[in-house]
Amino acid sequence: MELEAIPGVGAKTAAALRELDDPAATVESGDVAAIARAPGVNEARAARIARGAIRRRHGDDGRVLATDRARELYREAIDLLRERTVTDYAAKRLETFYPSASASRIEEAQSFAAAAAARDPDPAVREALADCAPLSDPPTVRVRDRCLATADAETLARAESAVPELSVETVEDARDVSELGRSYASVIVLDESFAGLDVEGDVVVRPDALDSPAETVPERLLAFFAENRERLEAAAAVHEAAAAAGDPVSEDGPPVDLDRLRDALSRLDDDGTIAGDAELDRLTAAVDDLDAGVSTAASVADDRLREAIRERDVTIEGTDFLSLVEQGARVDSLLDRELADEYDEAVDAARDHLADALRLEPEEAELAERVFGGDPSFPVDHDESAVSRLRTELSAARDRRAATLKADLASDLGDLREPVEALVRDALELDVELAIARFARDFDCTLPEVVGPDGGDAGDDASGGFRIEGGRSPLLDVDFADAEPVDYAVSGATLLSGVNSGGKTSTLDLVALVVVLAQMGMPVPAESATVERFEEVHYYAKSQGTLDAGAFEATLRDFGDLVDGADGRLVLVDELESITEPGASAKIIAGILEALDEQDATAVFVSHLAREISDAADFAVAVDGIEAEGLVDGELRVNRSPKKGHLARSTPELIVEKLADDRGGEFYGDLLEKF
Ligand SMILES: Nc1ncnc2c1ncn2[C@@H]1O[C@H](COP(=O)(O)OP(=O)(O)OP(=O)(O)O)[C@@H](O)[C@H]1O
Repeated sequence: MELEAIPGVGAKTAAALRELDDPAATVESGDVAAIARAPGVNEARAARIARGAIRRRHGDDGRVLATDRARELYREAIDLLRERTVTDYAAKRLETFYPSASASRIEEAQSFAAAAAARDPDPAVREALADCAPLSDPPTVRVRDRCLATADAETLARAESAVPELSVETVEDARDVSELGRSYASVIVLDESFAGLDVEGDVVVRPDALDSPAETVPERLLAFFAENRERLEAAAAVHEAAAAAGDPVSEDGPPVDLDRLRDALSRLDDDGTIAGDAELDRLTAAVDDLDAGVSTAASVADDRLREAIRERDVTIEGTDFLSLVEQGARVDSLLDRELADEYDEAVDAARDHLADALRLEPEEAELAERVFGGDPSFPVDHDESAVSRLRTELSAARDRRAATLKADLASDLGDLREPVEALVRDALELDVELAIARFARDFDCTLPEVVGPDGGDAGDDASGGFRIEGGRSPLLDVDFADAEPVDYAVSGATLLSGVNSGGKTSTLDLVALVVVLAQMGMPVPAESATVERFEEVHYYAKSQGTLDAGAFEATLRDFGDLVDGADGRLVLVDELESITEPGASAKIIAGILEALDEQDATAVFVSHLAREISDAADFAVAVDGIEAEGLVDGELRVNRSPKKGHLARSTPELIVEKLADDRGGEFYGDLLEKF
């Protein structure tokens, strides 16, 4: 796939995406976290790219959200969903759901949402999700005791990019390789031509070394798992919590044996080194404590000897005494002769102490013995070159042990590398699903029917539009529990009249929200809903007061473009009359409605001028009304569901009627008749 063919992906982004392992598949997968691993691509951008790929797959180049208010409604819908996520990942991933005009896209999203809505949002799973995050790639580890060697320039370039952890050295012949063998603990020669090479040290010829980086640099895998330990443990906990709640992440169980994963992780330290191996710990401690061990062992011997000397009467022969006095000889020279046994015992004690302190194995202890036992002296001397040999042996044993363990662990982890990607992705996707499930539960949602422009039973005359039953808007300024259900269906161009504060604006919001959610493939807050698959949703909020001439002209031009546009539009307009004086407004709105009616658009115009607009229109404008059932204690009691074919009485009319009833008299009666 041409990455540049994805809407919103330019040459620079495409280049960044090409750094991914399998760019096309990753972008197509919609896995926002995986896309965000491309350099310089953050999760918000990744969500846009994933959305672009979805659009491309469905040949969906339309823009359903055609006005600012429509876009605002989408943001509010997304926010309601996002508020119900636990992880950042899920919040970003939800952004890949957008209102689409493509039947296949809506179907695809609906089948995801249907499965999601059936999930059980268990609190324990939410808790486990708190530590969940996408896997991350650790910075490249530099391994300094191993190198690659080649005589070929091309192989060198390939090696440098495939295995940036190791130095790649150029060699011409066996002598060069042998020299490398002296500078590095191990050397991997990449050229077949060196096969059969016989040089000293840990030198191997492995022409396939670049194909199996896990073997060549086990450190890479170890660093990856060490870096992601907490994320992996969290993902494992999510899978377990979901299974315990009776709603497993996947029917087939986790993609990884979780015990095996935990066992492997327990063998790994946070810095990517091996943990929990007693022998490696012993060797590491022995190397680290060697100098301290030698010096305490020497003190042990000194103490012994001091004690022995203190308890002995030493007879010094005259010649000895003379050489001590005249030739400046040291008293040590007497040790050998006078205190030989005591000295030997002291040396034995030092050797035992050293072997014990460093927990040396018998063959190592043999080397350690040579540290003490040279010419008798007091304080007891040690042999620095023997210490150094012991250090070399112990370090080599430690490194060998670590290398074997690393290779073993890397081979175990190698099998888990792919499946853990799925383990984490599935846990994070569960968060997306649970957010949809919670949204559906919190707002008593149902999956709507989204029908083709002409094939619908939405609306009254079965020619498209929308039908909402028991719709309750989560966007109201009252608690959702207090939202009164609204039934409303429209096809064609309709005026919506109603008392002040009857809920006209709220009805437009509900319609827009239901349509936007439906075309996102999401459940909608209603008992049932059928909506036409609209190409565009134009929602105009109420303007704040009369517009000046320039702004008025601009608004008219907007509507000029609107009535000139494509089929399959939903147009929601709130009190357009406020843009200019009432008389002119009624004529303008009538004209717009006429044009929209001719195009079979679905339109709801909220207006207080319904009668004037009907009078000004050249066709029979449908008028619906939100009726006040009356005034109770000075408060309007409203039936929130618009009544079809009904011009609702206005608030002033209701008040006049009330006064006429309460007070009687000619004045109020005459006033009432004028309505
Ligand atoms: N379905 C509903 N359930 C509960 N309360 C509602 C509902 N619809 C509207 N309301 C309440 O009525 C108030 C007024 O609603 P809204 O602004 O939609 O009325 P309106 O008819 O557009 O008013 P105006 O004529 O002033 O423009 C809302 O703020 C909300 O508190």
